[in-house]
Amino acid sequence: MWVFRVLQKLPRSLNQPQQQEIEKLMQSSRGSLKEFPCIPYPKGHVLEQLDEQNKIYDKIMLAVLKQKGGVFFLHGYGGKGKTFMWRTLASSLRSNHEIVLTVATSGIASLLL
Ligand SMILES: Nc1ncnc2c1ncn2[C@@H]1O[C@H](COP(=O)(O)OP(=O)(O)OP(=O)(O)O)[C@@H](O)[C@H]1O
Repeated sequence: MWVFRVLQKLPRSLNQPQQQEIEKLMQSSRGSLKEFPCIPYPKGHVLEQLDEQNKIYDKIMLAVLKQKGGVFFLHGYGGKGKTFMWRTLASSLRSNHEIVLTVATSGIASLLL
């Protein structure tokens, strides 16, 4: 695989921002540096994603619980956690006895929610 050959040639002394950037590129094509033990995995990458998800969660929950309403559009590369976010929000609200109706533009997409 050409990606593996390229990664093996990279210096082991990549700095954090370089590792983060490579991880983002890898994730955009459903890969991850985790598959390549020869390259250090960027520290804090998962925490950064969790922090971002926490902010989204708080923002949407606040709008719902304060009955402010709103339209929210989550976008990001594949595997970034968009579906996870919607499912988490729906579960959280349902556990508080709220009614959540999920709709999607296709039957296949609706199965994911
Ligand atoms: N905070 C999290 N904690 C644990 N697992 C998570 C978290 N966020 C995402 N994941 C996991 O990461 C994987 C990818 O997430 P998800 O399917 O939500 O991405 P997506 O952005 O909807 O991808 P796609 O655009 O390809 O549909 C899933 O297995 C999901 O369970």
